[in-house]
Amino acid sequence: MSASAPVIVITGTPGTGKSTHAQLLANESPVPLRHINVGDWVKEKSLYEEYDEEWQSYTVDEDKLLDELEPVVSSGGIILDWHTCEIFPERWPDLVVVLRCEHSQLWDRLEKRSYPLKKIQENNEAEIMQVVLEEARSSYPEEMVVELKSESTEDLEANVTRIVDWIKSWRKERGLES
Ligand SMILES: Nc1ncnc2c1ncn2[C@@H]1O[C@H](COP(=O)(O)OP(=O)(O)O)[C@@H](O)[C@H]1O
Repeated sequence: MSASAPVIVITGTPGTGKSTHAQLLANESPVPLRHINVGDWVKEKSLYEEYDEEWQSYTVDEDKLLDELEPVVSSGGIILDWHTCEIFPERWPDLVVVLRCEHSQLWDRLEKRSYPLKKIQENNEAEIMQVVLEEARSSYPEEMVVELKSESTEDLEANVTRIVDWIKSWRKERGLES
């Protein structure tokens, strides 16, 4: 893709800090980045097949979602914030960040969201089994995927600084920044 700003996927189990990272990154990036909270898009644009009351979650219509995202992503300068990444075509992202959080801390964060107990348990197990990390590793080239700890404000700030540095070198490599 010949855009002047990269496409960055920020993924991880719900509660690991994707939106918090995406917002700070959008504020601190040296080039404008549009933060797309994919879960919110699914709801706002009705890109789902049904709402599952029991799990309190939407069954996403993946074809509709990809059709909606494609023209937006193709111009670059996007942060895709979602709890899964494997449906995004390999050509889309320049960087895939997988956030990780120690499971008891994640449990507390999800409890504060008033998730049903089984949804907390399911997400907690997924984090322990590093499901999202494995998905990312099997969907994208190794050098594109970075795993970052998100357990404190210090982690958040260090992670965002690291991604900002990565954006600067991404631009330098393309002759966009001196
Ligand atoms: N690195 C962090 N350190 C401390 N608290 C965090 C961190 N990342 C996220 N949180 C907190 O965890 C909760 C979930 O974060 P959020 O960004 O909404 O997660 P996600 O988008 O992955 O579901 C929020 O209350 C947020 O303030």
